[in-house]
Amino acid sequence: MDKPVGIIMGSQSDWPTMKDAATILDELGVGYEARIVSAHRTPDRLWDYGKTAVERGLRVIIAGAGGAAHLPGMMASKTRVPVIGVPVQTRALSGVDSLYSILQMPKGYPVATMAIGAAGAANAGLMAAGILALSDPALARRLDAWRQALSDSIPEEPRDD
Ligand SMILES: Nc1c(C(=O)O)ncn1[C@@H]1O[C@H](COP(=O)(O)O)[C@@H](O)[C@H]1O
Repeated sequence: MDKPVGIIMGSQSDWPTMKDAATILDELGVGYEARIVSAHRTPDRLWDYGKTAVERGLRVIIAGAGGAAHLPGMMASKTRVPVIGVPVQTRALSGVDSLYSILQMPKGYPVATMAIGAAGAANAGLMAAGILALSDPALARRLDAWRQALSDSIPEEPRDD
């Protein structure tokens, strides 16, 4: 299977959050690779990853990080492959630190920033699938079916638990 999506994260500790992006891509039959890449701790790895992203066939990068979350923005500065940022929740500041670090990019180097935490990671998977579906009719049908199934699962009336 092709791997058009790169899921990168600043630390192993981000994986419990970022695997929700991977789960969505699995459900939709989208190939991906998952890697630990840190702007702070492994800057050479980040550099190589960004430099080779286009030639390796990556079409979307999902980048998750917490705290001083520079990874998504630095990756966006290194490659024109669209970067979707996921702010990982932190203990000290609840992920608002991650959110602001990812969101406030200077003009010229955008990062499409999702919500904090696992829901943001899942939405990053859906966003990546939506981008790829623009040029992949079979994936577009799978994504439409996924969305319909979610909609169908929502009850009309609330129940007493
Ligand atoms: N924000 C970054 C970057 C980066 O942006 O390059 N590299 C690691 N980190 C973050 O540090 C947090 C704590 O990491 P550890 O749990 O390894 O101490 C993680 O959420 C990671 O994303």
